[in-house]
Amino acid sequence: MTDTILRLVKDTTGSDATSPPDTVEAAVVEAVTEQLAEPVEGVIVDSPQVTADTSTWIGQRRAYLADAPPVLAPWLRNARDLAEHTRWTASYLGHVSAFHTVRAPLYVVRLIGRSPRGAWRLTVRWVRWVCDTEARPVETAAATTADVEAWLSLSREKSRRVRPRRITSAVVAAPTAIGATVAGFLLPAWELGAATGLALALLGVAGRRQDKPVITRYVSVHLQRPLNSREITDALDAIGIKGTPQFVNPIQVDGPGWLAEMDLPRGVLAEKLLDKRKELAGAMRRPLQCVWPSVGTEHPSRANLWVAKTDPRTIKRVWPLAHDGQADMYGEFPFGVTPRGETVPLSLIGTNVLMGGVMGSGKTSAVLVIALAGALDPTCEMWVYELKGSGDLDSVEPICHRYVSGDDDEQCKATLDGMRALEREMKRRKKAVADLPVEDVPNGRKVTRALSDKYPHLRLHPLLAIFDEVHTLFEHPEYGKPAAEVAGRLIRKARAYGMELIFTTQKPDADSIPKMVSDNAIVRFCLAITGHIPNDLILGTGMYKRGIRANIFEPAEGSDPKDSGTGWLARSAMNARIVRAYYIAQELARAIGQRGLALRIAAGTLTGEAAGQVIEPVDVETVVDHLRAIWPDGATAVHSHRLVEALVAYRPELYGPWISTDPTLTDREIQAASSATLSAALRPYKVATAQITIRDCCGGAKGVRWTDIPEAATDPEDDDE
Ligand SMILES: Nc1ncnc2c1ncn2[C@@H]1O[C@H](COP(=O)(O)OP(=O)(O)OP(=O)(O)O)[C@@H](O)[C@H]1O
Repeated sequence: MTDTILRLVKDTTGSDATSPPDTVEAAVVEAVTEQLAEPVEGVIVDSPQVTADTSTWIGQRRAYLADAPPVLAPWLRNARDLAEHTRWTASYLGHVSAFHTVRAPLYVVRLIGRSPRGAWRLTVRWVRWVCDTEARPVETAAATTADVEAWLSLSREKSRRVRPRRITSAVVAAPTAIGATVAGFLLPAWELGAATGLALALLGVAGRRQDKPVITRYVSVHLQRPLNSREITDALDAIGIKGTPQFVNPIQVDGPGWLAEMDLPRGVLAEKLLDKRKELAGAMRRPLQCVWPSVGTEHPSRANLWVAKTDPRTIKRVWPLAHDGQADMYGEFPFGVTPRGETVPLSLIGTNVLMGGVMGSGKTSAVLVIALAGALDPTCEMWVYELKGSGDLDSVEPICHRYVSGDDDEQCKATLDGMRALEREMKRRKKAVADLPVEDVPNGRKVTRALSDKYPHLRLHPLLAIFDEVHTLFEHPEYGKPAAEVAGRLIRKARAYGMELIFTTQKPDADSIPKMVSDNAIVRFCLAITGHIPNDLILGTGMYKRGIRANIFEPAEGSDPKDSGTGWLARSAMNARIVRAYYIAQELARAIGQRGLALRIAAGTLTGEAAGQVIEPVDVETVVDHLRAIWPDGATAVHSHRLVEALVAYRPELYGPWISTDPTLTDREIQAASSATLSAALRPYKVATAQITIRDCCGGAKGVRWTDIPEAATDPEDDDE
C-alpha cells in the first residue's frame, strides 16, 4: 500500500517520493499511511467506508459519483475563499523565494565544494564514452573463446564508433581550451572569477549527492498527524491500559484539533489518563502541550482526548489589551486561552481569587495579567503587595495607591497594615451602602458600576488588592496570625463592596494558606502542583477526585516554558476549565503600566502613593487597649470619670470630645456624662461598668473593674458578621 501512496504522492507533487524521509512528501506519506491503516476491531471510527452495490453499471457509477470530487474546488466558487487562497499562495511563494534567495550564496559555495567530485564523474564518463568501454566485456568474451571472426567484427565496429567520438572530443576540447586560455588573458578579473565560479558550480551540479541536498529544505516539525483510533489504542497499550477502547463517536475535528470520545476498557478509570498524560503524549509521539485528556461526564470510564493540530507553544498569543483599549474591573477582561485557543474572560466583581502553583508554574505571569487589567481601568484603585521581592509587578507601581515589594519583616508588617486598612475601607463602604435607599440596591446591598457612578462622593470605585506569594506573610511568626484573621474576614465580605482580592501562593498547604481563605475563595486558578492535597486546597475539596487535577501540568524547566501559565480555572467542579494565562513580557508590561498612568492622570484618579501621599499605618488599638495602657498599677477598680480624664490626656484627639465643655453643667454633671460615654463605648466589648465605692477617691460612682477588661479585644463589628 505504501508503494501505491508513494506513486500517488509522486504523481501529485511531481517530486521524488523515494527521497529520504526528511521531506515534506515523506511526512505526507506517513500521515496518509496512518490514516489508511486498517481500523481496529469494533466500531469504525476513522473514516466511513463506502459500502455500495457495485455489481451493476448504475451501482458502479453511483459509487463513482459518491466519491467524485466537485467539478470546481469549493474555494474556486467563492470569491472570498479564492482571494484568500490567492493571497496565501502569493505570500507562500514570496516566502519560499526570499528563503532561497537569501541562501543562494550558500548554495553556490556548496556546489563549488562539490565541483571536484563533478569533474571526476564527468571525466570518467567521458573517457568511458571515448573508449567505448561498454563493449569491452563482449570483446573479452570473443577473445577468450578465440572466435577470430567475431573479434574482428567487433573490433571494426568499435573503430567505427570510437573514431567520430575522438574527433568530436578534439573539436570540443581544443576550442574550449584555447577559449579558456584567451579568456584568462583578456577578461577582467571579476568576469573571469564569475565565469570560473559558474563553471565550477556547473561541475558541482554533476557532483551532487542524494544524501546531502544543496538546497536547504524546511520541514515543519509542528505539523501534527491526524488522530486515529489505532494511534490511541497503541498508545493506551503502551502506557499499560490493556484492551480495546470503545469509541463512542467518530474521531472528529474539534476547533484546532481532534477529539476522541471513548469508553476505556472495563475496570479502567478515565482519571488514569490524567495521571499519565505525559506518558500518553510520549506514546503518541506528540508534544505534551498537544495532548489533553479529560474525564467524561457519563461514567468514570468515559474519557475525552483532545489533541491539538499545532503545538500551542508555537502560536504567539498577544493579550488583546496589550496595545490599546481599556479594562472595566466591574466587567470582564481577557485573562487567557483554552488549549483550543478560545479566549477566556475573567470577571472579578463580587469574587475573590486564590491562585497556587509550584515554582515556575507561572503564577506571577498570571497575576500580572490581572494587575495590568486593573491598571487599564482608570477608576480602579490598586493595592499591590508583591512578597516575593522579585520586582515582577513593578510595572504597575507608578499607579498603585499602595505598592510593597519584598519579603522581609518590614514588608510583612506593611502588608498586615494594608490588610487592616482594607478592612477599614470595607467597613466604610459597607456603611455607605447600608445607608442607600433600597431602590438603588434592588439586588441586595452590593456595589455595582451603576451605583459607583451614581454616587461618586461615596467612593465605591473598584479596588483591586493583590497579595502575591502571600504565604510569606501567613508564615511570619509575629504578623502571620493577625494577618490570617484579617484576611479571613476580608475574603468573606469585601467582595460585596467592589473590593477584589487576589491571593497567590507557591506553598499551597494548611500552614501557608489559612483555612478561612482557602474555604472562601470563589475563583480558583491552580497551576502546576504536586499531589492531591495542594490540588484540593487551591481548587476546593473533592476536585482531585472529580478529575480536576493540576498535577497534569508541568512547570517551566530552564528556557522551556512547558505548561507554565496553564492551570485549572474553576468556580466549581461543573465550572472548571484548563486555561493558559496570557504571557506579557516585562517590557510590554511596563508600557501597559505607563498607559495606565496616563489614563489615571487624564481622569484625575491617581491616589495614595501614586499621588505622592504617605500612607500611615492603620491604628488598630481599641478603647480597651487604651484602658489597659493607662490603668494604674495594682488598682482593682477605677471610677469612670477618672478613666475618661486619663484617656483624654493619653489621646486628646480621640477622647477630648468625651468631656463636655457646656458651661451650664456642674462638675458632677460633667463627670456623670463622661462616665456614661465610657460605659457606652465599652458595651460592644462586653466590658461592664458598675457602681463602685473607692474610699481614697470620691466615694461611690460608676467605675470599671480590672478583672472585667479582656486582654485582647476584637472589633465588635468583626463579631457581628
Ligand atoms: N502564560 C505563559 N506562557 C508562556 N510562558 C510562560 C507563561 N507564564 C510563565 N511562563 C514562563 O515561565 C517562567 C516562570 O513563570 P513565573 O515567574 O510567572 O512563575 P512563578 O510560578 O511565579 O515562579 P516562582 O514561584 O519561581 O516565582 C517565566 O519566566 C516564563 O518564561
